[in-house]
Amino acid sequence: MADDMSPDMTLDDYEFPTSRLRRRIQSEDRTPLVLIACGSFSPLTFLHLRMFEMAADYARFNSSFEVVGAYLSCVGDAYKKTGLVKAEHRINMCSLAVQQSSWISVDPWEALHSEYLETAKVLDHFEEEINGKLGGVETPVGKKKCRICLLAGADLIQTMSTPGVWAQADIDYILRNFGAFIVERTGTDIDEALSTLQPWKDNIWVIQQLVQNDISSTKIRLFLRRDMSIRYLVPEPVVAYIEENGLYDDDGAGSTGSDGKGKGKSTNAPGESGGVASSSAA
Ligand SMILES: Nc1ncnc2c1ncn2[C@@H]1O[C@H](COP(=O)(O)OP(=O)(O)OP(=O)(O)O)[C@@H](O)[C@H]1O
Ligand SMILES: NC(=O)c1ccc[n+]([C@@H]2O[C@H](COP(=O)(O)O)[C@@H](O)[C@H]2O)c1
Repeated sequence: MADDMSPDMTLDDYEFPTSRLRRRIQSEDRTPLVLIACGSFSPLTFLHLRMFEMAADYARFNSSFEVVGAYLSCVGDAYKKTGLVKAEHRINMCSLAVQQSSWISVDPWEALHSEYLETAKVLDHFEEEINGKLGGVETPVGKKKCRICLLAGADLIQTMSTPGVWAQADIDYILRNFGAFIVERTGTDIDEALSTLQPWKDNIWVIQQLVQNDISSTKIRLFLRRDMSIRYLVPEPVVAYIEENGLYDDDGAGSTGSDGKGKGKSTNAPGESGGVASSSAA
């Protein structure tokens, strides 16, 4: 079951999603790890999901961590970025996308805030929920605190070297107390991105993309504006959701401050190429 967000949900109704968080590990030696991917997810793509799988493999083969859970945390509506549709839609798309996953959850807490929340505060929230309130996870030698880590693409980490984007205190706080799993990204020089982050290098793990995937939400939005197919680039239920809700139309339907409805113009299946004749059109 996905951890859906109803349109009327407020912080008062909020409960931390735990159904996919593993509460026990078998190994005494490994440190339980929870991965947190923060971002816009407008819309979520297959690469966003692949990041978790890549990180889990990396952790298993190259570290003493054992992944016990993972969360997508969407930025709220106050994050005024181009192409951002309402948080409610982004959370619903993420929830649909993880329906088939046994270990990736969607946490609406960040997006339920009307004000922008810095990533350090979001990670603090996970620390509090998982280690504070739940007390970590069971192991053969008693309860252990989980390591909470940011999971991000190299472009996000590069913004940490861009003046004015992150407060230096936040960078220090995040990389000292939590750490980051970084997925390489085409177009970002990873060495350059990490050059100013050397003081925290022991808390940064770089994951190579063995199958390079240069997909981005920007490209998906561009394809949609051009009425091109996005099928097999984003999960099928997300394709259908975008179509049904008329998201990413030229007129910005579904974006923050608009309430777009389905455009319903295509005779093809949702998200499918308009260049394919429909069987009923003969
Ligand atoms: N192709 C990719 N390779 C590596 N990391 C990626 C890729 N696509 C997204 N990410 C990472 O996923 C996280 C969430 O990203 P975000 O929602 O901004 O997606 P995006 O595709 O970069 O969006 P946009 O195109 O709107 O900027 C970020 O840490 C980002 O670096
Ligand atoms: N100061 C901060 O905490 C800070 C700065 C820039 C980006 N971020 C986060 O990084 C992510 C970036 O997402 P986008 O790549 O979609 O812009 C978001 O989750 C955003 O909140 C945080």
